[in-house]
Amino acid sequence: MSLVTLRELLKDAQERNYAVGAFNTNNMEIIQAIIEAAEEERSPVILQASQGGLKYAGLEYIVAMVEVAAKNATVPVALHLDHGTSFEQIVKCVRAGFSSVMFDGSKHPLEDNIQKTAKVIEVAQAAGLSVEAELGKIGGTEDDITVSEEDAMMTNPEEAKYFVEKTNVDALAIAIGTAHGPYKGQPKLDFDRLKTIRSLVSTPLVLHGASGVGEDSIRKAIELGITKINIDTDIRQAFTRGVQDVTNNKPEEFDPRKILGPAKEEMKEIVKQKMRLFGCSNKA
Ligand SMILES: O=C(CO)COP(=O)(O)O
Ligand SMILES: O=C[C@H](O)COP(=O)(O)O
Ligand SMILES: [Zn+2]
Ligand SMILES: [Zn+2]
Repeated sequence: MSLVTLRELLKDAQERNYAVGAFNTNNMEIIQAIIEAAEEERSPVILQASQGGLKYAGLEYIVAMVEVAAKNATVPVALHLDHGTSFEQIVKCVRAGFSSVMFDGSKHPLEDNIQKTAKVIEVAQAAGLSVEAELGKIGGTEDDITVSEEDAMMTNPEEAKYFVEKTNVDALAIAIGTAHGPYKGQPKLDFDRLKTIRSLVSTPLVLHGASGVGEDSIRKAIELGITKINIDTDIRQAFTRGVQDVTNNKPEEFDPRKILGPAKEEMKEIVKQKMRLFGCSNKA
């Protein structure tokens, strides 16, 4: 199957009240783990790469591997740029064959964010891609920039309404208390804020920083209108567990296939669990 757009995937998710998992990837084993999990769960899936991920693996490698995965898949697959902040990088992704991009303008004042997002939408939607934007600052680290808890700023519902009216964006990432990276304790999500945003905005809503968020909170967020959920840290930790299991127990092992293979299985299991939790299993 050829790549699909966010708009196509999230429209069905809204209609059937589930969320689609968006999983970050930086290499072949992570791509394979995610795609195999999607096939076994009969789940639509979003594979996403950040600017740092593209820098590490190479844009052409990521596109080529995901295109091969999508071609052989029997479930719908989207390839999405995560937290794009550079217009040039976004244009490169559009040209390279991505089916969706995020423009992360959350660090700009509202009107600047709107204007920059509109510029990305003009280029990306003209090429048939979907665009995700962000309003409100999510804590944690993205692109090596760390946003402290006090600087993280929850999304203002009225601003969200104004933003989507001005931009007609395909998906909106909102800040309701999550943060990128591992949590020290259980994050407390502002569900009242999510409910108010949902009452004002019909655009599909995106939850970043979802690794480590409790299952009940995830279910409630989906119930209240979240339809794309981003997972990176849980995959990184599964990868590391898999590698360390081998290197700690079989220090003599030097065949990368015997070290990365178990890591792939660990990641696949985590992704399958997330798909069941998000309700996207059996929705392909
Ligand atoms: O938001 C994310 C990617 O954009 C991932 O968040 P986590 O670090 O919680 O996995
Ligand atoms: O934004 C957070 C994602 O997990 C991507 O992180 P990264 O920029 O380290 O690749
Ligand atoms: Zn951001
Ligand atoms: Zn994110």
